[in-house]
Amino acid sequence: MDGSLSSPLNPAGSTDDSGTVVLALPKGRILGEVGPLLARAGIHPAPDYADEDSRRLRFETDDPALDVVRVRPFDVATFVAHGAAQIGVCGADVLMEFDYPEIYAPLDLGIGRCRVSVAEPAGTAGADDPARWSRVTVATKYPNIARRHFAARGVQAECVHLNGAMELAPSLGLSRLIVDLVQTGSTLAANGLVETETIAHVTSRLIVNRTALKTRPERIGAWIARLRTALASP
Ligand SMILES: Nc1ncnc2c1ncn2[C@@H]1O[C@H](COP(=O)(O)OP(=O)(O)OP(=O)(O)O)[C@@H](O)[C@H]1O
Ligand SMILES: O=P(O)(O)OC[C@H]1O[C@H](OP(=O)(O)OP(=O)(O)O)[C@H](O)[C@@H]1O
Repeated sequence: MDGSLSSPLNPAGSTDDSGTVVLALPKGRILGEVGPLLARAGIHPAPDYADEDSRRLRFETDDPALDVVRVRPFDVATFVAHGAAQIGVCGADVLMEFDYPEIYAPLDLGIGRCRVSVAEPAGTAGADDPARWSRVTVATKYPNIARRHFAARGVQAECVHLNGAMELAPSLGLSRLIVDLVQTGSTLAANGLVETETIAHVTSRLIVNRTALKTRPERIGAWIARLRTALASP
């Protein structure tokens, strides 16, 4: 990523005028798992932060120096990388895909457990030797992860970028393989696919804007410490 993250749009990853620290949380499945951890860390956002029907996007907490914003999971990393939010909660899958140098991920939160995997139709799995492919078509929300994975063995991945329903792609002729998240495997099974390789195991991480941590070490460091303590407590 270029140096534009810390300047000139948002010098030093600064906050809004009030100096409030902004915590970016992903809407969707992770939000429910984050709630108890926040409570253990003594962070109590306005109750409607967890109500996905609420049209509000920014929520105050019981600490006037901390606000929560609720954004799409991939966008948490973008907000934090640009210093628009100073801390956030983000899946390791998103960090792997974008590899933002401005993001520091000090804590594994142990939630949102799943894996990034390669899958293909049960009927073709094992039909030929992937080591002999020179190229392969892949439908995925993770083109960088997919390309890196196949490039490491000399195979060129031609990626079709989808935002969801990857599992449909092979049967509709869009790709031979998919690279997607798998947890129970039920989505793959329901669509006639089998997992052929695990690329990475995934959990959600606490992420921090590096510049914000450098310029406001006490404030940001204190939030990291509180979340670390909360993780260690039952
Ligand atoms: N099946 C799963 N089991 C456990 N964790 C998952 C699973 N699917 C996704 N995750 C984790 O949760 C994060 C958010 O996934 P989620 O499915 O809520 O977002 P999404 O629906 O892809 O987002 P968007 O609304 O932007 O399309 C992922 O980045 C990943 O870290
Ligand atoms: O192995 P499983 O337990 O079946 O979970 C895997 C599914 O979960 C995720 O989708 P999600 O439910 O978030 O839907 P979306 O990608 O369409 O948002 C992922 O993209 C898979 O489709």
